[in-house]
Amino acid sequence: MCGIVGIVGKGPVNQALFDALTVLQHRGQDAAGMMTIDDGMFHLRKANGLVRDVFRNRHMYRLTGNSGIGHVRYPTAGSSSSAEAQPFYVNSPYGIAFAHNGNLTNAYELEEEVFRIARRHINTTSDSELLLNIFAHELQNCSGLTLEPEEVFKAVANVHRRIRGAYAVVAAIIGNGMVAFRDPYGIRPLVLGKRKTDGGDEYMVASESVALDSVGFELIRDVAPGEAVFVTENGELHTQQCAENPVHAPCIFEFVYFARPDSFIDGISVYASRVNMGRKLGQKIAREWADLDIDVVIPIPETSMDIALQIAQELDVPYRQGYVKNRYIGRTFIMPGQTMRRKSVRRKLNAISSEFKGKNVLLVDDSIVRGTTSEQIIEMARESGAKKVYFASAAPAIRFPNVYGIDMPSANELIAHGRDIDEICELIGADGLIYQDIEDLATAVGEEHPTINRFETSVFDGNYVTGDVNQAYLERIDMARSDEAKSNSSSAEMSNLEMHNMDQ
Ligand SMILES: O=P(O)(O)OC[C@H]1O[C@H](OP(=O)(O)OP(=O)(O)O)[C@H](O)[C@@H]1O
Ligand SMILES: NC(=O)CC[C@H](N)C(=O)O
Ligand SMILES: [Mg+2]
Repeated sequence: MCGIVGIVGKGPVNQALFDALTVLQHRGQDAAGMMTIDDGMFHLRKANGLVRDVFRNRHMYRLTGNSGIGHVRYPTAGSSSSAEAQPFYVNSPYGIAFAHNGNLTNAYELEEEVFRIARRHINTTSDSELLLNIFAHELQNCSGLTLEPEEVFKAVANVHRRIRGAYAVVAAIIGNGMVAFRDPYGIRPLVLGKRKTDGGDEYMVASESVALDSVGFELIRDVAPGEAVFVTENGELHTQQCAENPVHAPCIFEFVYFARPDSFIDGISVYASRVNMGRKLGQKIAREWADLDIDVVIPIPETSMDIALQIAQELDVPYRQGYVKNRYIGRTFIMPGQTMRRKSVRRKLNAISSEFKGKNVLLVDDSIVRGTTSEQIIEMARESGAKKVYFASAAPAIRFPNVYGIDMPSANELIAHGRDIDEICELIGADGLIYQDIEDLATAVGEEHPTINRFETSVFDGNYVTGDVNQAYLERIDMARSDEAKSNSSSAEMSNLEMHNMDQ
């Protein structure tokens, strides 16, 4: 998952982009970047690292201009080299800066096509650089120096025809303005906001509404699946549906784990959906584990806290904070490599033993992916003197790889792949394990919105909403992106040439 943001303002945008990227940090911790436009020139700063480390004062001074875009990266295609940090840039046509959240599912075919048809060179292994070049190639057909809204929308419509997968995109085009669009299934989120100033209206797009809140923009609405937004340099807003058959099926894992609870995605409060998940799962626990004597419900910070509180209420047992989170350690699931993920769990979470001693505890997490967290956290509960340790997951068992921008490329790395619940329970060392049912998860999220009745749920049921994902493709990404493959290719990444970047 990555975070994207773009602003067409009436005054300098560097601070607002920085602030927005900071609140989107939970979507990507590997790299950050910003590109602003001032007087017909782009200014770029991007590097591996957290937002606060990538942008120093000296960079901020040079990121001048009233419009710009930004990105935080969690690599899910290509490599984690700084050369693949975003935004990307192409000089023709016009000069385009580009940031992308999601993953293309036909990148392998596009690589060849981009060179053969468009005569364009891609200097990285990033699917986002490919997508930028396809967008640029489509814009190449526009006739004038100034883009007309219809021309922009036609280019986006052609991009939709050529690419498949998940994409929420923002692009800044020199001399023209900002373009943002979302794939025809709306898999990845994108919101549109506005701020009134004395000089006129300013527009902003971002992955999550929390980014708008943080810089004083008002949420107008979500960008619809397949829709494109074009804000001209002067701040005129144009929007149009550019997909032939848009189907709204947002990624349900955004609600389970990725998004911040204070965000609204597709009109749904992430917080409310998590409370609903807690209610549904609490009811299931009450039904199926009626004979268990649970003394206390303990969340695994941070994402599961709202869910666990609701489960405690449903079960009418105390909710206690049994683990303290070190606020200086980031999210462990989106860290690269299993060694780093494993080490970070104990650095990140520590037990308050009095909450466990002599008790039957119910630990609650939002999801179990590789089982890294649950296994260690259960061990800690036992070391702290728990009598029995039960475990509840607010998401169903994750048994299939993700191809849309969550780094779960390899089925074999998923603890639930090919295993039944008893086997998983034994592996993580729990006395009992219960998962949310998929229908209940869909209801928990869907009941917050009257018209969305479909979600992208492939990690649970293997149904890939874009319809183009087959076993051969899954094997290919497994070979390319499993933890093992990534560790073998890390030396090759070192030689990746970094281009178009501001000095340190
Ligand atoms: O089974 P695993 O492979 O361990 O993955 C699942 C865990 O990872 C996430 O936590 P994370 O530490 O990333 O972030 P959080 O603080 O937002 O909960 C998620 O909330 C689960 O706790
Ligand atoms: N998680 C994402 O959205 C990543 C975007 C893009 N596929 C990359 O790897 O850079
Ligand atoms: Mg967690």
